Amino acid sequence: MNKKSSRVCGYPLSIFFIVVNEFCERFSYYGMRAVLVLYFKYFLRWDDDLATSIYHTFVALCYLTPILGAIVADSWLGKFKTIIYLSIVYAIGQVAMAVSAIHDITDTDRDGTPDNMTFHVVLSMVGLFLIALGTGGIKPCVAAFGGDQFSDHQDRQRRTFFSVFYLCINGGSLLSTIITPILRAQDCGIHSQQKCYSLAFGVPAALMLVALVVFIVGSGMYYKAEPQGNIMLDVCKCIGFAIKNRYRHRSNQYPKRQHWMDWAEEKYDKLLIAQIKMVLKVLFLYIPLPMFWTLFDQKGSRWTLQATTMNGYFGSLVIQPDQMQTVNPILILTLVPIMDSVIYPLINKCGLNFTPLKRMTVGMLLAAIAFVCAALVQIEIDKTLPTFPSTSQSQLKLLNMGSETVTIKMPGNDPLNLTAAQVSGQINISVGHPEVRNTISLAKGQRQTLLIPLTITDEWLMTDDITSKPQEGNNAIRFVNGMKTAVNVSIPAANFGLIEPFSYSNYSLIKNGKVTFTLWSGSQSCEYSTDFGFGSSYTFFIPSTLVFGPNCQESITAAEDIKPNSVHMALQIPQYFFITAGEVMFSVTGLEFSYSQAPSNMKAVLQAGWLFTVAIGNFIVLIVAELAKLPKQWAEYVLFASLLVAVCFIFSIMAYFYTYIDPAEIEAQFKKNVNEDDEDNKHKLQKTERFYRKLFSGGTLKQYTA
Ligand SMILES: CC(C)C[C@H](NC(=O)[C@H](C)N)C(=O)N[C@@H](C)C(=O)O
Repeated sequence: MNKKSSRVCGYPLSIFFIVVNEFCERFSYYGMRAVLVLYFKYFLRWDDDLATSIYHTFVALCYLTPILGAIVADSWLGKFKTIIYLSIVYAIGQVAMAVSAIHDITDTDRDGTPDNMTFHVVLSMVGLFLIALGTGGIKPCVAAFGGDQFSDHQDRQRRTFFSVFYLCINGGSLLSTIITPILRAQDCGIHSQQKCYSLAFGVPAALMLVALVVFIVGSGMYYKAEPQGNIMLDVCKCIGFAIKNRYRHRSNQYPKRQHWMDWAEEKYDKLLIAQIKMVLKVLFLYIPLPMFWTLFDQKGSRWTLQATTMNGYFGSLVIQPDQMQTVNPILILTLVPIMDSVIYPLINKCGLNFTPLKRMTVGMLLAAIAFVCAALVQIEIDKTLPTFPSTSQSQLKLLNMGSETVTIKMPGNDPLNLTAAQVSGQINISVGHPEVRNTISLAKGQRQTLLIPLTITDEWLMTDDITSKPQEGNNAIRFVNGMKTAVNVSIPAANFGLIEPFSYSNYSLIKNGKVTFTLWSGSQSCEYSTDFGFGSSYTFFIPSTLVFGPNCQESITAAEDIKPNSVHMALQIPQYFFITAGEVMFSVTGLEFSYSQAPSNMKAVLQAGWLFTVAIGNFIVLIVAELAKLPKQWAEYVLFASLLVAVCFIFSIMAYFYTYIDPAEIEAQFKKNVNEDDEDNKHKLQKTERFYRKLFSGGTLKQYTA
């Protein structure tokens, strides 16, 4: 093996390009993924459930395609070419996503919303498919390709490389989850303004191109191992043969064998069969694992949607809902060293044998606790959400535009919440002294405001009010003009237009922060300033008594139609803490366990199996959410937490019966036995060794997690 690339401090220079490539690729992937669910909800106008479903289908695809990538790399193109070709596919996918988010392409009426949504949906789905193919396909190649750059005696350097590699994954994720939410929160557009999802996808696309270029630049320095044949295919063939052979010999006349895999002995080497048995033992243990990922990956979907209903003010800093995902890589970078250097050694000192499987069990429990925290936060949020009328109810608000007190008498005791029976007819409202009787009709499923005029004998006016929380943390604002003259209201970002006397404006969406409204009547003006949070709705009433002057702060009445989000986003930190502590215990330990228990030539098979559990976990989100259809989000969180606790219980029983092995020792034993055997067996050993040499690549992966 010639691995003589230039060296810096004992490290091959080539790994610099691989590490930078990984950083840019992870930036690209996590940056795009951070804003994805909000793109579905606010750009493509999908509801929460559809957005969550497509998000998890995409993540599942990303973790299914590694099997494809491993097969292509091992049996056809080799790792280097596979990384190049699939990175191109990946970059095209990212560019397609960025283009799909340019609303101007189909916004023919220039109102800021796309007119041909099909175009945007189709292009983004094609983009996501290409990204899943690219990111998943290169996944099993990049780390192993990095490991390949080291010679056999460079164990220490290889270990350092994989630590840096892991830091790059989380460093890329950390930076991108800070940056892309800021980009998507900007307004941009050619003819009309929209949230800048195109830039939020465009920057990850650019980073993927950088990743590709960096990888190509290093081309001359890499050690490129030839494709060695696909071990996964060989394993499948051997298992297939064992099953077929067992079926052929199902009659009682054939003596039973110790293990069903022993039925492959007629055709396959005993060592290979023993190795497959080891792999199957670990794969069996994997069966309950997808449930962990089911909860883990909801950070990017349900939890981000939850954050949109929360208050993101951290002092003077405003945190976007999708930026909360940053907490995960920050905690990873903090917790991994703490766990390794403090917690685990302390547990050891206490004489407790905290085995990998026990750590994974605790990791699962921590994820379940995270979801209980999410449920508690949701309950708090639900308390602050307005109760909108159902389809059989109406809600009414009254606004006295006059300067005198009016006494309102309404039938029934609860004028603002009317049930179907009360709504079906006309509601009579009597106003006393002088008594005026008026009949108004309430619209089902609507919130309305009745504007009682200055002179109550004049015509009464009904307005339709907003019936859902304003989206993307905006505030829905309107003005009611109670003056006898028309008033123009404006702010730099919006113009409410000329509001006629005894009339009202449409709602305008306004961002959080301090806003100063300027009111004009003829040549007179005054200013009204107020602070907005997230997701509120207000009706500002301009009374007939308003005196124009330098300010009209005291005269204008603000009626709160929808409260601003009041539950603070910081309340999500405990759930992020528990899920990330769970990730460290479960994911980091799980990888290490998989590699330590896998035979030397089948580490890649177990890597693919491990990633496959992530894919299944994401499919489970779809299935459970679809089947359960719980009306309350907190109940869905509790359901997921309970499912994980149940699965964790099963896993702990399976783990209890699992006996740890040392694959290297077993393999050595096999070789020793064969050595002591006859010539025929020696021949078999030579075949096995050739097989080993042909497929050797796993040692590098072992170091990855060591
Ligand atoms: C544990 C996750 C499924 C994968 C891992 N993610 C993290 O470390 C986050 C940022 N804390 C990750 O991205 N792994 C790489 C190897 C990958 O999936 O390509």
